[in-house]
Amino acid sequence: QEAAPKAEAAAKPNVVILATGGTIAGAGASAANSATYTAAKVGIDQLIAGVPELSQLANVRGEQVMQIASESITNDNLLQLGRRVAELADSKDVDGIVITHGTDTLEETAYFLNLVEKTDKPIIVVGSMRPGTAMSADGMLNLYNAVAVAGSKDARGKGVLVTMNDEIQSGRDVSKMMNIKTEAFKSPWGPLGMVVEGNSYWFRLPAKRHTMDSEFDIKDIKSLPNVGIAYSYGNVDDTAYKALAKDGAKAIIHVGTGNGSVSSRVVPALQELRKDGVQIIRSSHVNNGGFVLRNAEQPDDKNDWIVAHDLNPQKARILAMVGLTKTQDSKELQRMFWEY
Ligand SMILES: NC(=O)CC[C@H](N)C(=O)O
Repeated sequence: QEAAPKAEAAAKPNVVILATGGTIAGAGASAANSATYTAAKVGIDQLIAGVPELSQLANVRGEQVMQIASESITNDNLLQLGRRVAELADSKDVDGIVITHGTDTLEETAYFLNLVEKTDKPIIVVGSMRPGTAMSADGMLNLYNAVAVAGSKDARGKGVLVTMNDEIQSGRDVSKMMNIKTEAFKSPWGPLGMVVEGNSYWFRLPAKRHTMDSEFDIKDIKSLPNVGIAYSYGNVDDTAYKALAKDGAKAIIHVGTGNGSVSSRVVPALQELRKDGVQIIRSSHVNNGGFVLRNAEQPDDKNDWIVAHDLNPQKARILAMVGLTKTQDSKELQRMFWEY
């Protein structure tokens, strides 16, 4: 249950940190700049040197995979990162992998890796809400916790994890729910555990398929298809949906109101697009986690639409892209939305 860093000191685990940028690698003009700064500035060697205590937890080495703010991450970036994670996971001298990442799309990358990495070795995605140059910066402790969990035996087989604000979250469930607090990352279903002074305390396990139990494998994925997201609101019309389809979207994530409901002004266009072969996936924009049910609000069986269930729109996009690399069948895709 507890990973004891001191007891493991005799045979320290080998942890690789893959750096991608974000605020955890950010720098501001003064210590008072907690929110105004430039992301993706500091290299991985400097980040590791800034937390000498990491060496008490593990034999740590770093690799700079990219240096970007995560709002600019592309599908190619995701594939590049995923392939490097798989190579390292296959390596006998690697016990755990940490990925430092901007927080804006951290939840998407964590979910993607959770779906496609065929390993039970711990994979931890971590970021920070304040740059290292700011007062009360949170990156050092978040990184320390990430390395502690990555090197611990009891994190194995639990899927991709996220360590922010002392919590251990499932990469599948976690989402950035608030963008100015260090308490930014939450899951609608709660954290899996806590990490305190390098020790992990677990309370629950993910119920959805992931990593070793997943039917997806990064090694089989050559490219990811075009999947777009269209946001709904009162007085919405079908312009965005049609434009996404015209641009070649294979699936459109409908960011619906409430239970993924669809405005009467939009329904006919979505029925038409489905007839043209575009997959229509209903998700919800409610803030603390949507829960979209099949054939509630809309007749999904009749329309041949899919529901994202509890996945938020950005996570639904990730699963749709990965699922579409395997099947074009809406029933198969719906099965995936229940199982992952
Ligand atoms: N807190 C952050 O990491 C946000 C910085 C930046 N927008 C990014 O996601 O990379």
